Amino acid sequence: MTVAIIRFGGSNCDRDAERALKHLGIDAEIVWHEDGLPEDTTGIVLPGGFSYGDYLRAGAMAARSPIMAEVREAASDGVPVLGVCNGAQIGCESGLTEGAFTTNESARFQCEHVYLRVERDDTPWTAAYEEGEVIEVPIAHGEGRYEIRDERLAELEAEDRILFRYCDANGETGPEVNPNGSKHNVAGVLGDRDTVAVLMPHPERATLPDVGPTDGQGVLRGFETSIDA
Ligand SMILES: NC(=O)CC[C@H](N)C(=O)O
Repeated sequence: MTVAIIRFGGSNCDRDAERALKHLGIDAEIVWHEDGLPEDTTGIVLPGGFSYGDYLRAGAMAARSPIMAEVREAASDGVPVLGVCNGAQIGCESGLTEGAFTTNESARFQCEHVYLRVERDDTPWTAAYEEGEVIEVPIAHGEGRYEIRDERLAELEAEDRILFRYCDANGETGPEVNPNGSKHNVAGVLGDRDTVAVLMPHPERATLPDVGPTDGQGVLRGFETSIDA
């Protein structure tokens, strides 16, 4: 079982993801996007960074790399796919997930720790938590404000496809605990299947005990789920 971490020009969290996954005993390898998906791929990470300098829109160019057609096909076969930060932007730009991550309300790059409320505990990415649990993970982005048409957001909410929301330490959400102005405090969403998820915060940076909180480990443990799930 090998998780492919796809490196685009300008990815910069690929090695963080590799180290975090290996720390959890999950086999992972960095794959240059032009090389295509390896045969034995059992999971895919779209890592954070600034692919193609965030020109045009963050994630827009990486989403058009030919490997993304392979990623979409693997995702529809049930291979778990996790997009983190720039990877979340690439996920939305490539149609793996709905909505868009756009310029923070502050119009600034924000690098801080945030609290997230786990909205579901029955997905591979959140099975390690309880529904309503609050976890602490870092954010580091300039374009993390989740945006989507109100009607479509209502549908996604009705379909239970919101995975994480920004909240305070007690799990309360609202505008005062919304670091980037995301609609309804959305920090992470699911794709068509629960095996596809994107989120702006960085679980891979909250995994190694030597560098701070380890609340992100549970998200990465989603790759331990069988692809038949
Ligand atoms: N850490 C990241 O992946 C950065 C994401 C993105 N390039 C942004 O600033 O919004």
